Parts: sequence; C-alpha cells; structure tokens
Amino acid sequence: MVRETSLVPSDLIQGMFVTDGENRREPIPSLPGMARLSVDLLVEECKRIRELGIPAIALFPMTPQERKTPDGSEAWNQDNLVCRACRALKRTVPDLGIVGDVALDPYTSHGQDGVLIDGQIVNDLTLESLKLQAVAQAAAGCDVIAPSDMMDGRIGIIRAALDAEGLSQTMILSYAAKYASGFYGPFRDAIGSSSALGKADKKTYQMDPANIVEALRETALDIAEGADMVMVKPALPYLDIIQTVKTSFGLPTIAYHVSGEYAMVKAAAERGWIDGDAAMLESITAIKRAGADAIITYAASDIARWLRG
Ligand SMILES: NCC(=O)CCC(=O)O
Ligand SMILES: [Mg+2]
Repeated sequence: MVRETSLVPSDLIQGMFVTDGENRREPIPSLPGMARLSVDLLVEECKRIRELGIPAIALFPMTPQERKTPDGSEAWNQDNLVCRACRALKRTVPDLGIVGDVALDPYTSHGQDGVLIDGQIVNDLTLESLKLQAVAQAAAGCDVIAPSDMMDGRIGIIRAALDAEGLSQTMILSYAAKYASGFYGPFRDAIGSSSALGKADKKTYQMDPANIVEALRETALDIAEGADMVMVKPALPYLDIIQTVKTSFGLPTIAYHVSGEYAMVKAAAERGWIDGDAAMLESITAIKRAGADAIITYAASDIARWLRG
C-alpha cells in the first residue's frame, strides 16, 4: 500500500542479439540465459516479448568475422543483419519498438567504436560513418536511433541527416553518459569484439567513472543537439548519475543495466551464493527508484514474467 516504486513490464526494454543463418540459437556462455538468435527465431521471441507487455527491444548484431573491416562499413549496409532483422520485425510485430544501436564496434576489425588512424580515434571522421549507419537503420524500421559511440557532436549530425532523409519521426536516444566501464565484458563476447579489442580500452571517448559534473555537461550537449531521450550506462554503479540527470533535465531518462551487471547476478546465483531472481528484481527496482523512466536489461522478459506472477 505504501510502496513508492512499482515496476511494470512497460518499464523494460529487452536487450537482444541477432546472428546470421536460419533456425540458429547460439547460447552466450558469459550471459547465462541469453543467446544470439537468427532473424527467424528473433521474430518468434519478439512476439512473446510483446505479449509480456514489454514495449521495445534493443538490438545488437554478431557481425560475421569476414564482414568486419577497419572502417566498419558493414554498419551502413542496408542489408546488414540489423536492417534485415528490423524489416522482418516490422512486418510481423509492428507495435514492438526497436531501439537501434549506432556505433561501429560490432563492425570494426579492431573493436573500437570509431575510425582508428595511427592508434587514435578520429572523432569527426567517425561522424560521417555514424550518420550513414543511423539513416540505414531508421530506413529499415528502427523507431529509436541510439548512438552509443560517445563521439562528440553526433546527435546534431544524426538528427540533421534523419530529417534530410524524411525520417523526422525517428527518435534519438543518446547514450549521453556512458562510462568506460569494466562491466561490458560479456557484451563484447556476445558481439564478438572482445578478441579484436584485446587489451585496448575506450577511455578517450567513454567517461571516467569518477566524474559526475562531466555527465551533466555531456547530457546537456546532447539535449541541445536534439536528443529526445538520454541514457546513463551502466546503471547500478551509477544510480547517483541517473538521479541527477533525471532531476536536472527532466527528459525521459533511460538506464542500461549492462551485461556485467546481469552476468554477476547470474554467476553468483549459479554458485548458490545469492537468490538470483530476487537480486535481479531488486537491481531493476533500484534503478527505477533512482529515476530511470525505462531500463534496458537482458532480464526484461524474465522480470515481466515474474511481475505477472
Ligand atoms: N552499445 C551497447 C553496449 O555497449 C552494451 C554494453 C553491455 O551490455 O555490457
Ligand atoms: Mg557526449
């Protein structure tokens, strides 16, 4: 009766991975319970997800190795995995929202999110590629374009490119405060970028976990450039950032409960050290309590099932 925060399935966005082929389900060992799905199985799974009351998915591709290049040009191939999946989903589950990730890391042979020249990420050159990728995904049916790359200036450039292509209805969810986090490991396994990335890091464009004022500056810039919604990522170690971003700007604020946050609960539960279901529900409730309007999580469909009893 006096509970202050209630979680409902419509708060959740299911993170999902798509792979080539047909009738394929490749379990991801470091993300227990998650698998990469071929487009046909993805569509079937998405029907169930929609029926659970989950409004949207966030989609990530496992690009075949032979299609990864230094410039990541597969990212704007209109027949790439993500674009094919979007078209299939819009034909069969049209009212399930699709959040399309814009960044080059699933497509580059070096695993970085940007164009790499002499060992440096070149910001402005990368923007040209992101623009093409955003337009390709929006044209294929993505409802929300979510630039996760953290290059400076990409929101404004992508907004202008979408509008110029007649895609003014496509929303932009900016990964405004994305930290250079140790919690992304299982995701990199899932999209096959961990071995390419090796010991390299993303600290020249993702944020220092010690910073909060910078998060506000980054978020303000993205809003000024035209973001409709903003994201904080990861979620659980950054509840203060979620709360501050939400109260400072009042924009729809999405939190990304990332792969490592999900996997650590699963791993401890597998060892019998914690009650995994309780810990997962507690994590997601805490993220909502901090101020998130919606939460991207790999546990979305599990949680929606628990909430329905
Ligand atoms: N651009 C999407 C991600 O980087 C996801 C990270 C994660 O789930 O660990
Ligand atoms: Mg920024």
